[in-house]
Amino acid sequence: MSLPGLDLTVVSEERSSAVAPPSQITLSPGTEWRFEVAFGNIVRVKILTGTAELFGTELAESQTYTFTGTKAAIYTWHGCMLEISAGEMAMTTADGVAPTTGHGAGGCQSEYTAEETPMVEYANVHFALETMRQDAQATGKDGPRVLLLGPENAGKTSVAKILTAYATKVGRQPLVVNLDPTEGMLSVPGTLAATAFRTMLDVEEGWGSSPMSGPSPVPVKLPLIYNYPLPSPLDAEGSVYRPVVSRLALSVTGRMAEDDDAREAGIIVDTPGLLSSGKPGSLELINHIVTEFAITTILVLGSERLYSTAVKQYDNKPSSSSTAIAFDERISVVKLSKSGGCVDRDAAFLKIMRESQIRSYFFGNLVPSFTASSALALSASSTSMVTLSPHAQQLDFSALSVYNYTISSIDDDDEDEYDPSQLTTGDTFLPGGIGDDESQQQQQQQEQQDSDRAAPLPGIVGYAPAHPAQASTSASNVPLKKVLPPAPAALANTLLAITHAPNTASPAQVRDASIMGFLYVADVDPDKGKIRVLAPVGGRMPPRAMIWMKRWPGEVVGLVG
Ligand SMILES: Nc1ncnc2c1ncn2[C@@H]1O[C@H](COP(=O)(O)OP(=O)(O)OP(=O)(O)O)[C@@H](O)[C@H]1O
Repeated sequence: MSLPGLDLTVVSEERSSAVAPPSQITLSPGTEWRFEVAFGNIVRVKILTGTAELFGTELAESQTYTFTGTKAAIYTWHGCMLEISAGEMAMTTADGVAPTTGHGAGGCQSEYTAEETPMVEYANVHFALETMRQDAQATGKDGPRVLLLGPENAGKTSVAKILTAYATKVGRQPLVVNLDPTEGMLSVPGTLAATAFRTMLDVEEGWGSSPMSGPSPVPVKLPLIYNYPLPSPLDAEGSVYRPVVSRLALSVTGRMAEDDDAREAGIIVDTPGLLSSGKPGSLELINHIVTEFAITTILVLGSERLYSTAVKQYDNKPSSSSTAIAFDERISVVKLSKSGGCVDRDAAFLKIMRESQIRSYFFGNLVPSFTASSALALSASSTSMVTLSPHAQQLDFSALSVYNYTISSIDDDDEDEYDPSQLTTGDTFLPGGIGDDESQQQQQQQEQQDSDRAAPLPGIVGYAPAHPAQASTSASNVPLKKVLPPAPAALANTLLAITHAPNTASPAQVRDASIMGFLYVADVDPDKGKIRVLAPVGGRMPPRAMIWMKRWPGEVVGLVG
């Protein structure tokens, strides 16, 4: 039976009563407890004695942490005792499937204690980076710029979290860059982001939360976000990915130039596993990232072949930083062990994870499809659960300026939407992608607005004109075209990224603009020319250009009933 409007199925007596009793786990020094919790299932963890950390972030004593849809490890340097208990279980997960309780402690799908971990190796990397930061402090040069490479599920993001957590613990403020569009960092998937981490990471949420997710007990982070609505960096031979990476790198290096704390702490860049797959074009993209972020340290996880290639290509070569010669700054390539705890995440798990990231952007991080009573029980016992109330509104599609990335091989069906006036010929010839006086005025206005703006997504640097050198080469063929009315039916159940660029901006300006926030299109009414959208905040829609995230993360069904 399902409850009308709530899309819930009624839980059976057996399932509701099948709650595992709390168990205690004692960890000796240098060991970790690895656990997996299914989506919809909830496991609570509390530290009773000793100290422990999750991917580098220390667990607070007597705080109960709640995990759902998690695969992680709790490591202890000095030994500890944990209490694991089962939480209320959701009736259905985001994809409408009833979650299954595992047979492990607290209902974990899988859990065990591991004695062999690479944590000492990772800690040594942190200390080496710390020495480089002290050097940067003393000499005035830039701190380490670290690039993490390795195949999918090699533990790159986990190592990035560990290094970030250790850096913030000793008072550093590293800039963390996520170049993986399949998983958002403090954002939804389909974005590349950079954030200055000044405060601790969130044990339950991974990277933590940004202000767009509402109030949080752990200080929020302020990400700078760019849109990349394609699943793979290699799509269109990297021609869409490269300029977005350059734009992000420009903002990050700009922030380092302005902020001594960020300059000394340096950058940690996490990459998608696909870049390390050896597929055609992937090494060129790695090279692009190494150059744009002036990388000094390459950490390779879980691939001997990639390590060997990286050593040949980069080890002991000067970095691309402008101060590389003055400071004799050279790149070092380091091989790191992959943790035995790294688990392969199948396509179904990753899909639910993406949907849950999107859901929490609009609705907060309550586990979806809960009964009112279980939701209340959950929020009462866990301080980090936040429920948000997104605003629904109808928009006149013809008044919006919506752009879509088109890639010829897979976009032939979009050809009739093509509007040649959107690709001004002037983009080709003048620096900054500015083709005429009007565009120049728009750009100046935009810069003025950006400097005046109390940044809704404050971050490293907000919207800025494209770097002249890169824009002159890349703006000519920006594969962004305006979606003209009538509103296509395929808009339903997809996301729109609202850029900081004005709605009269050129495609190059739209591509180079950072993101203000996201809309979810619930319905399309082609007869009336209206779309019904869900927005995280109410009020008038800003007159900004939007990018349709049609291809990635694509259709997200069932966000609204
Ligand atoms: N020591 C560990 N114990 C248990 N789980 C772990 C451990 N290290 C990593 N994991 C889990 O393994 C999975 C893969 O790790 P991670 O996301 O860090 O890999 P990745 O290389 O960044 O993957 P991708 O390139 O696909 O994004 C994640 O769910 C992560 O939480």
